[in-house]
Amino acid sequence: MRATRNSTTSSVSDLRTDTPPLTLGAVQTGAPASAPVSHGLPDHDVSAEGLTKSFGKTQIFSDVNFRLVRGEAVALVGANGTGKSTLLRCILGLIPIDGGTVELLGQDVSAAKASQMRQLRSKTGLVAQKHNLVPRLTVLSNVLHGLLGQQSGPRYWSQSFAPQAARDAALAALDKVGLAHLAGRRADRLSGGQSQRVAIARALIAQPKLLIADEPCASLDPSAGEEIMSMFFDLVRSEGVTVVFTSHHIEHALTYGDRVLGLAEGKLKLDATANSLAPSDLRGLYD
Ligand SMILES: Nc1ncnc2c1ncn2[C@@H]1O[C@H](COP(=O)(O)OP(=O)(O)OP(=O)(O)O)[C@@H](O)[C@H]1O
Repeated sequence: MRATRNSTTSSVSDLRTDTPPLTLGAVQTGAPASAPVSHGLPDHDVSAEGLTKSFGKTQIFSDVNFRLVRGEAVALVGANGTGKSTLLRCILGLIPIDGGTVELLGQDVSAAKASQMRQLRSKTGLVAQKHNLVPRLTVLSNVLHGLLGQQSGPRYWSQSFAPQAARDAALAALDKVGLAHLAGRRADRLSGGQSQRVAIARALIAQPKLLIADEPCASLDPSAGEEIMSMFFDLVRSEGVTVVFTSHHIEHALTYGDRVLGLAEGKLKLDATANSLAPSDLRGLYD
C-alpha cells in the first residue's frame, strides 16, 4: 500500500465545467517524445498520439495522447461508457481507430500486417472481467490455451498431448497463482476467484510484455477481489510486465497504479502519478 498521498493536485470534481483538464501534460510521467532509446528499442510499450475513435456518428474520444513506460502499472478510470474498454481495444488493435496513431511494443498498430499483429498479440495478454475459461476443459488445459498465440495446433493446448515443457510451464503458472493442486479439475467446478486466478495464469504463461486487465475483479465479491488484485499486481511487478487496468474502485486505481489516466467527456482529462492524487481527486471522474 502506498503510505501517503499528497493531495495538492487540483480536484477533478469540476470536470463537468469548462475548466481546463486537470493535470494533462503537467504531471505526465510517460516518456517524452524525444526520450532516449535503449538497445535500439523504445522505452515505452504503448503510445497513443491524437487517438480518436467513433462508433458510427458517435465520437467516443478524440485527441488522446499518452505514453506507457515499460514496467509501469497504469490505471485507466472514468465513468461507465466513457470509452475505457474501447481505448483498450484500440491499444490492442482489436478495433480500427479513426484518427491518430497507436504504437504497441514499437509497432504502429494501424500499419501492422496480419503476421505482425499475431506477433504483437503473442506478447500481450488480456485479463477480462469475465474469465472466459473453457468450462469442460481442465484447469491445466485452460492455462495451456495461453500459449495459442505462440504455438499452433491443438497439441499445444490439450492437456494430454501438450509437450512436457508446455505442461511444466502451465503448472508453474498455476503454482504462481496458488492453484497447482487444482490442475486436473474441470474449469466449471471452480469458484469465481479461482477461475480468475486461472485466467491470470493463462495470461502469464506466455510471458507477455504488456497485460491489459479490464476490471479484473468486477465479478468477484469484495474480499475475493482484493485477494485477486493483490496477487495479480505482486506477480506482474515481480515479472516486470507493463499493465494497463481499468477499475471502478478509486482505491484500487490509487493503490495498484503507478499512474492514473482518466477519461471524461471524450477526452483524456487526467494523467498523473498515483502518489500525487487523493481519492477526492478522482471522484469527479466516476460521476
Ligand atoms: N462495437 C460498438 N458499437 C457501437 N457502440 C459501441 C461499441 N462498443 C462500445 N460502444 C459504445 O461506446 C461507448 C464506450 O463504451 P466502453 O465499453 O468503451 O465504455 P467503458 O468506459 O469501458 O464502460 P464501462 O465502465 O461501463 O465498462 C458506450 O457508449 C458504448 O455503448
